[in-house]
Amino acid sequence: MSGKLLIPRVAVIGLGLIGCSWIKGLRVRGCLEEVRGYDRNLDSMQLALSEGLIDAYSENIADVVRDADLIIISVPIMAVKSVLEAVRDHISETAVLTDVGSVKGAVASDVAAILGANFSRFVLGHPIAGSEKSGVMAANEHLYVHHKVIITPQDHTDKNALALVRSAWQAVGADLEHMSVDHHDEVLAATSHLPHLLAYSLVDTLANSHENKEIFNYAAGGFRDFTRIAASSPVMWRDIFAANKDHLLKTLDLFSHDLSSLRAAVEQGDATTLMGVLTRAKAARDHFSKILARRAYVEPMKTASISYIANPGKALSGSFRVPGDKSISHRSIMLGSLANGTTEVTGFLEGEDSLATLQAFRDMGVVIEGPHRGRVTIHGVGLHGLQSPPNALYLGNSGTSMRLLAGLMAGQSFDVEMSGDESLSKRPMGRVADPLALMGAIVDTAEGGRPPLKVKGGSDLKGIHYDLPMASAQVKSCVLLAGLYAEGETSVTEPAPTRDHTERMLRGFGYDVITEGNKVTLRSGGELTATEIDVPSDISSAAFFMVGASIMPGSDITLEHVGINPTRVGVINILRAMGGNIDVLNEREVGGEPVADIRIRSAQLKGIHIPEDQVPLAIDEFPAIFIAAACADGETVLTGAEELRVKESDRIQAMVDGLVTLGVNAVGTEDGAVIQGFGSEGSFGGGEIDSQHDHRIAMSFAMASLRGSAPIVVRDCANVATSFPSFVELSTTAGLELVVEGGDCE
Ligand SMILES: O=C(O)C1=C[C@@H](OP(=O)(O)O)[C@@H](O)[C@H](O)C1
Ligand SMILES: C=C(OP(=O)(O)O)C(=O)O
Repeated sequence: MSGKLLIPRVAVIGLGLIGCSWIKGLRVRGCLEEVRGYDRNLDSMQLALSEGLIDAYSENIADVVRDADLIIISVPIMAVKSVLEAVRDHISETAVLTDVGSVKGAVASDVAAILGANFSRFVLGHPIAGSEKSGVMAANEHLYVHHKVIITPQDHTDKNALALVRSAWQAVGADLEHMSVDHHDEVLAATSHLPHLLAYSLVDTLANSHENKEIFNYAAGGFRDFTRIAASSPVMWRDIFAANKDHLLKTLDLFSHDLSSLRAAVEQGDATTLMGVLTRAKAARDHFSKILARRAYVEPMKTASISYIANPGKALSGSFRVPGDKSISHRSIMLGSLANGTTEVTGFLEGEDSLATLQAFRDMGVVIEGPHRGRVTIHGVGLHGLQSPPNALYLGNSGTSMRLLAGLMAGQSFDVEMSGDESLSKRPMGRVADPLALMGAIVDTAEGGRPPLKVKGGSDLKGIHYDLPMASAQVKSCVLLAGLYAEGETSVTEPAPTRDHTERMLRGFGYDVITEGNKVTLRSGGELTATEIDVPSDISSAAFFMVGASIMPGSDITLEHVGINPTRVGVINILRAMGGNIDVLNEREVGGEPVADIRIRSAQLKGIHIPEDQVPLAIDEFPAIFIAAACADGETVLTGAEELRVKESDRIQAMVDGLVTLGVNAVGTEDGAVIQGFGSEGSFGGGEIDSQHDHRIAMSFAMASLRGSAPIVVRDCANVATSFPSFVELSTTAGLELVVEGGDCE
């Protein structure tokens, strides 16, 4: 909107909550010159006048709409037609009309019938801000602030008319969205019309039962919460149900079908089906609550601007535990789901990536309780017990989920499609589709081997031997997991050791896996037996603090219960080679994975040529290691790390660009980078970093602020929630000066 909105003359037909709140909002903000009102009810018109909502009214609707620039029709759906008939011959040539009804198809038909099929100045709208309150006195000028208003423009809708209505909604703080008429009605049938129908129906059933007194006397939160909307206007809802009959019946039939299944489960004491419904529903409702609180990692986060403002910090101190290992958390859900029996997981990472895996298995019929404080209970269905999911599996930002699942899905009897967010949709999947094709699977990718992936069910897989063309634990795991379903033996050799959590965990579930040098082999035909899994803290999350404590003089921290699987300890080896002061204490083994407490004290680091054999062992830690290199004396050279270019972002480019912004001399090479450290006397300059929506880039530059000379602003940090949801809380407790701007990044 350019300039302040001022509409000379507005007519409002129907003086209820919705119309009056819009008018009041526009009035309070000085957007209206003159408002005339009409209502069937004289009292309402008089009240609106005395409240100053309208300047004049008339019992003759023609007088109200004559010469109006904008006519707001805010009457029950079934009354729209008679209003249009009454105003048709009295509106000006330029008047714009709009409505606020909950069903758009019915209003669109009325407009076409009365004003003509090509009438272009009627803009169909629907504010999603209803309330069981009603009438002039309930008018609230803030009702639409941050509330969605759906506009359903048609092909013939006039652009200027649309712009005026949009401006009038934006002026009262609404968030506008466009939809087609039919799509709107389908969505609203499910999200609004069906819940209202059910609320009315439940109250009616209970009120008619002979024990109704008891019910109302003892109705606790459940009855009250579920039925609040049954106090809404019966006329309005009668009209809505009639106007959206077809869509409502469709969604009601679906609901009735599921309700009958639930009834049968209760009758038959089928606890598994009941738990399936209840845990899935709880997960969906929890996710919805997070969306409401703007805390969920959902697609709109692509544009949500959550930034870290990181000021120079203090020496790090304390003894604490970072969240659970992401790689192990993914695998605990996968193998727990495919096991016979119930697997108990503790220390599970409640980050968006591992939750995406968890949701995928729920979608395939596995009953999973939790997570609650890292505890998850998985009711395994056996290797052949998964069910076809109702929709494509959505895997968010998580490469591990998609690549490991590709292997498992190849062995199922049903087709599966897997999709992800913008970042995942750019990552290479040919690396898993190729070996799976060799095993006899049919895996389609989008152009260039990118997601979405479509895996055909019912293929007879054959065991193969596969020479991994790159050091990738995800590809290795994909082939091994497909091998569980393939005839005979499946083996892989890797060019360099990569994380072996899949092999270790399969053994933990009682499955035979043979590792000989760089070759891993398994045979199909075995079974997984449920077990207990204690997920260690993620060394990849710990790495940010290892670097932070190393570069910030005076730091001394201990990170507890960190996984130190030999295939993951590259970051310790590299920092030690640079002169880092790191002690690995209290080494022990937990459920087949080695863990330790790690003490890090600050030390002046020196630049090194990072040994290439350490690259796969520290593959996710390079963004943090780049920060360490910038603080070191002399030059650090990284080679053999081209895989960094196909992670959540091109991590070589993203880190080099960020370092250069902060005044560091760094250049990217095809397979690595060369970084000139500024040494003990130097520091990072201030500046604005584009994290490329990559969690590890965001957290690395947050750590850099410890040695900053001015604030570092890191943009687009929402994705930190994929691997380290408590990062801000833990790092500020340890000594970082970090403020989150534009949302809650936790
Ligand atoms: O198997 C795993 O859990 C992972 C393997 C690595 O990916 P690549 O296999 O692509 O190297 C790593 O970067 C990723 O964060 C997790
Ligand atoms: C590369 C990563 O994860 P993924 O491949 O699972 O997206 C990571 O967490 O750094």
